[in-house]
Amino acid sequence: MAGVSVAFGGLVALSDVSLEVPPNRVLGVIGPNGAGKTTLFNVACGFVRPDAGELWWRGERHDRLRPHRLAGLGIARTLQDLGLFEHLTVLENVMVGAGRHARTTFWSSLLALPGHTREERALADRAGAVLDRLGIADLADRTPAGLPYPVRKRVALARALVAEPRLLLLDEPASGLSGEEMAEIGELIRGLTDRMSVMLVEHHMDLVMSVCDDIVVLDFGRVIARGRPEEVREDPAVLAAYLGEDVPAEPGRSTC
Ligand SMILES: Nc1ncnc2c1ncn2[C@@H]1O[C@H](COP(=O)(O)OP(=O)(O)OP(=O)(O)O)[C@@H](O)[C@H]1O
Repeated sequence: MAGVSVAFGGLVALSDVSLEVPPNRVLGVIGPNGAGKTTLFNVACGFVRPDAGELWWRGERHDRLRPHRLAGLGIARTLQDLGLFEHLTVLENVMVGAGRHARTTFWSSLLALPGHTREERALADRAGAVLDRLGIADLADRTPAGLPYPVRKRVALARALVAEPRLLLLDEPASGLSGEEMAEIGELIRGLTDRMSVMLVEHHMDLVMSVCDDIVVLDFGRVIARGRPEEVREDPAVLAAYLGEDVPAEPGRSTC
């Protein structure tokens, strides 16, 4: 994105923000409370339309990103509100994420329409493989209701990954996780970079510093620093922005 600005009424949430997620890299977006992180994530997902600036994806300009078109563009996301279907199994939840064509297959199978079986099986295999990669294959036949929050987060991640995106957008992947779970999710994210780019918006410095190749720091809607984790960590503007902030390095559990 280039020169993106967003205002809510008189309040400027993003001002002239430019950033790029290079192929096969992890970009972290951090900043104190109210810095504009969620707004930026929502712009990238098409939930918020910028008042100014340009959105580019794979050499093409997109004046209007729409959430339901993301999958078709090769972009997947997870949200803090995980949005799982409680009455479908974990496997079915993941299958739902497989993009427009596959979704047709999935729904046609639910409606028992003819001609779906082979595609359906292939999709179930793909979904199963992603669950396996995320270490939750044994839960494929469970419904998400009653599963612990960190596991539910993995199901949501699996649903994003089954579409085999080129860009994965993660909203606060560490929220609600213990230190150990956070380290595991960090490793999982790093392991994705052979196939895709990742942009994550995150509060927890530990995860951002250990997982990201590049970091963009927002404060009051502006980019105040960018660079490698070790550069950003020492940046005086970043230290000043976080002064007085409760930087959650050792998170406790919280709700979604
Ligand atoms: N829909 C909205 N309507 C009005 N103001 C909004 C809206 N969304 C965000 N804001 C304001 O825009 C600014 C940036 O908010 P945003 O949620 O993007 O920041 P953030 O960095 O994600 O904050 P946090 O870390 O607290 O979630 C804040 O001042 C916020 O109050």
